[in-house]
Amino acid sequence: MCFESEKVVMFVNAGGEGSTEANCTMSFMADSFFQGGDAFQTGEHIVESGDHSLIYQSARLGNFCYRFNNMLPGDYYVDLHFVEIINTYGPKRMRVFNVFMQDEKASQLVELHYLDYFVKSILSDFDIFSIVGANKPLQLIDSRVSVYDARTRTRTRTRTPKPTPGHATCPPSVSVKDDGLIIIRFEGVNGSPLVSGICIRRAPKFSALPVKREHLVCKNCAAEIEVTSAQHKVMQMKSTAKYEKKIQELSAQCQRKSDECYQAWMSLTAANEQLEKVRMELDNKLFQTYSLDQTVDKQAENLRNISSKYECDKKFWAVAINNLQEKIKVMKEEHSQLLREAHECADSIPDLNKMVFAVQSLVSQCEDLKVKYNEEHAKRRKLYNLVQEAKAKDGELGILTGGSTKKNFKFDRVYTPKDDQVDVFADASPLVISVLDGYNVCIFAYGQTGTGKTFTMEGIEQNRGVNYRTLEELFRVSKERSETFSYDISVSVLEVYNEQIRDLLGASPTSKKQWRLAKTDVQGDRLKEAQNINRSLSALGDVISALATKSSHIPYRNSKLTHLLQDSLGGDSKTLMFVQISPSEHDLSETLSSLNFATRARGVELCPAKKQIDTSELQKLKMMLDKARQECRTKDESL
Ligand SMILES: Nc1ncnc2c1ncn2[C@@H]1O[C@H](COP(=O)(O)OP(=O)(O)OP(=O)(O)O)[C@@H](O)[C@H]1O
Repeated sequence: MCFESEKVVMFVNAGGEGSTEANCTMSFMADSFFQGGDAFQTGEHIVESGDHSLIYQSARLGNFCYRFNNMLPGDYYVDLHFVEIINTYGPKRMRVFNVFMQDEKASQLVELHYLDYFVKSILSDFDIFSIVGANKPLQLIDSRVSVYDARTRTRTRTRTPKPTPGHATCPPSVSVKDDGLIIIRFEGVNGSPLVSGICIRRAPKFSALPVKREHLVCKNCAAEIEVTSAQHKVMQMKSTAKYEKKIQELSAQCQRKSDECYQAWMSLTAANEQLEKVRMELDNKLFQTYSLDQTVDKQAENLRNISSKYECDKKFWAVAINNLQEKIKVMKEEHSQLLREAHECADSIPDLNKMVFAVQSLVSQCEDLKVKYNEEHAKRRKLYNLVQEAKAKDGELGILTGGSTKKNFKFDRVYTPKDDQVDVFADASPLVISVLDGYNVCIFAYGQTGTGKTFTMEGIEQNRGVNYRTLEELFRVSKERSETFSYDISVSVLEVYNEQIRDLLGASPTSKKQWRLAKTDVQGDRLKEAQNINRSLSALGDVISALATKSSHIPYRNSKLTHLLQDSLGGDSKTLMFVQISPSEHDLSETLSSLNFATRARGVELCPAKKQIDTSELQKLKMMLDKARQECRTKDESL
């Protein structure tokens, strides 16, 4: 026999596009001739993809078939190219399928009793992953197919296909019909079949060598034996019958083996399934055991913790019980001691009653003494006032008014240059005690400018005047009386300027400054200032005159000064006036004026001073002070 050289008729890139290999040795057709299935493509790297790496990036998937028509009569090789590009992690038997070639034609030929000559399936139970794994090509080459020419009706021959790499059972496939068709059908057993490439090559033709029918060659001796054509025909029939019988036997044997294999496979599958179930159960049990172990460990740990805590608590409570027992013992002793003392107390109750009676009588005595003390105290204050009045009858002052004319003035006390601040305050201090006894007291200085009013009242830092000494005396006496009396002492410093009252302690530093500027910067205001001073002094003089003449109306409201001093001038108050005069001859008229004023003032007979138990006077003063503060605030705001 001889063969024609093989030639590629077409190479279909299943599921992919048409292309040509880089070295131009092979051109691939775009996927065509198929019926059914879907195209699938991948970007995965295909290992060991050999010469035709392009075709393994795609596949046709599903139950499908390829029908190549218009093929020229003759023999063809069909190569199938597979690769598992979908179930890349397996497992095995996820994709199992059969491939049939020309089976359609074969089924048609069944009626013609030619079935013996055709084997439909070229691949059965084909599992790519089981053979080569994922992303690795599997080629089935040289499936020989013949296309029958209707005119010659020559029966084709087949060749067993060989798969590379790995193995695949590939019985020969052949089809005889005059339609020029090659049919390749893919059918799934488990999952969907897939194919990546189909290559159809022209197979060399079998050429029948001329055999002389009348001459046969002996197998043993190679001698040529001449037979008649009838004999030859009989021999051929015998031989055919013999082979047919043998084929039948082998077919039956093959069928039995296939059945046995199938049974074995099925039982193996069942056993595997059973094994898998058992394995899963075992895994579950192991997991449960592991969980139980962990739970037991945790509980053991908890138990240990609880035990140790219990031991600690036990010790703690033992100590606590001991302590309590000790305490109970001590308390019992104390209890018995208290019982003894209670008995003693009960025994001493009569004595105690006597003592209570004695204390009560002492308390009533004390109350009597208190009443007597208050009476005595009131008497003492009266006597004190009388002593003060009796003291004030000493001073006499003579003023030369011109030539030998002399005018005499009488005052309670006349101070000479020898008398210092201590001497002056010695006469004022009894009034301080009167303040603490509850009287309204007014001490003021009067006199010509520059004669020493400020010196007398304020003094200098090294030699304090009446104001400071009065405060010292107030605090000293209130401290002395602290066991019997409690005093609240508050101080207000007010300025009466241009008929306006100003609270010097309450005003802010800024407004004080503005106030001073307002007073000094404006020249025209000097006159107004002098007029107001005169008005205040005049009003003070009028008040004193009215008091001296016991007038029914005392004009306190004529000036802010007299208004402010209303509660301290006259009525039930005690008033002390210092008059300062100048020793200079030039100031004579001013001196005489001051002394006359003082004489008038001295003539004022005030009512016997009354103790100011009623606080209404104080309330009035407070109200005036508040009013003055309000005026100051308004002034500040307007400035
Ligand atoms: N008894 C005194 N001993 C020593 N210095 C005195 C005495 N009296 C007044 N002076 C001094 O005389 C000066 C004037 O006295 P002072 O300022 O007290 O007078 P004034 O009557 O308050 O004056 P004005 O009415 O103008 O305010 C001051 O320097 C003061 O220290």
